[in-house]
Amino acid sequence: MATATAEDLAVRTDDLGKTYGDRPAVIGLDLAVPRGVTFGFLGPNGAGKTTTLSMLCTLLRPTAGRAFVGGHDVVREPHAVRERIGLVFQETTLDLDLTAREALRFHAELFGTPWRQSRRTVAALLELVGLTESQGRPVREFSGGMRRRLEIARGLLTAPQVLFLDEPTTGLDPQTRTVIWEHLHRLREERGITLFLTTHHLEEAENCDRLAIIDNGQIEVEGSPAELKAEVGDDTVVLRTCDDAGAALLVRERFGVAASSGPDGVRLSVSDGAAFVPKFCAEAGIPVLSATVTPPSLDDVFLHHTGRTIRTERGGPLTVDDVGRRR
Ligand SMILES: Nc1ncnc2c1ncn2[C@@H]1O[C@H](COP(=O)(O)OP(=O)(O)OP(=O)(O)O)[C@@H](O)[C@H]1O
Repeated sequence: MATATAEDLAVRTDDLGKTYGDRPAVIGLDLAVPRGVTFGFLGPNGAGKTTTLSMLCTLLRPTAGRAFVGGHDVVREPHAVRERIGLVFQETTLDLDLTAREALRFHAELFGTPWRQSRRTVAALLELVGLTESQGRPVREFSGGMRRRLEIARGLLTAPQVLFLDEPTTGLDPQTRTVIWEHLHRLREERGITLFLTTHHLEEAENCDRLAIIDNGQIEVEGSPAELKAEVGDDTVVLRTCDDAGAALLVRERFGVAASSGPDGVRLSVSDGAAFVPKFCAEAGIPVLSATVTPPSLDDVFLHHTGRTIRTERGGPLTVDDVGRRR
């Protein structure tokens, strides 16, 4: 059970659960998300991220526990919750025939915003997401990144306290992801709102102040990206030498560190890989052809807590390019 009161927090859940038929999708979720942070819900496909987000946005009724957004109960006070949130869906829901400005004006009207005010709001939001220049063009002509920025602007029309984003940069190329994140960071700084996003991209997760790793409907661990990586601990060192089997033996006997020799070389884990490598080179007497030191990544954190590596939609493990290896 979270200790802060629901009113102090942007999002709080107490033992929240959702079962589809007899199949549990989210189990015993306890979350306490402070106001004004970027909170990431990181997990593989089918982990329960969208189900959680849908419950928090009042689109899906929980089958167990309670959830509060901005201090309001999502089941008992759905209108109060809806007044305080914005939502950016995973799939695009834009009318492609409208211009960017028309799309926002149309939605502002749906929300009942007076015409004069809506003109000002829409202009400010287009500016915020860098679409002022393109506001008169039909959405059909927009790139994936521009469409996503427009959807983010649309999610902000009601001046929400919490903006929920379901996989905000999935399907976008790495450069476009970076641009979207520049806008999200700016949005956070300028408006101080809480961003609550789901993702299975490690690169995206690195942008969050706090992360909860979810797998099979349950939270495995929660903390800042730096805390989570520090907890996992050691650097991985891979050495290629002229005699890998002999080098592995030396690492074990002289340095007291477990090491295995495989097709990619000698692999070992130490707390400070950058200090270990020169020491090994000086003492080994075996020529070292190459050495790679890799600090723990969020994928290592995921592996550590779930025993599996997080996977992309393509079904394979994330590559270094996917991960971006940002630390
Ligand atoms: N309407 C539904 N009816 C039955 N089962 C569902 C329904 N929606 C989701 N599920 C199941 O619940 C589990 C969690 O799904 P959910 O969509 O929340 O995962 P996710 O983490 O958002 O995955 P993704 O990254 O693919 O969107 C999955 O096993 C999924 O098959």
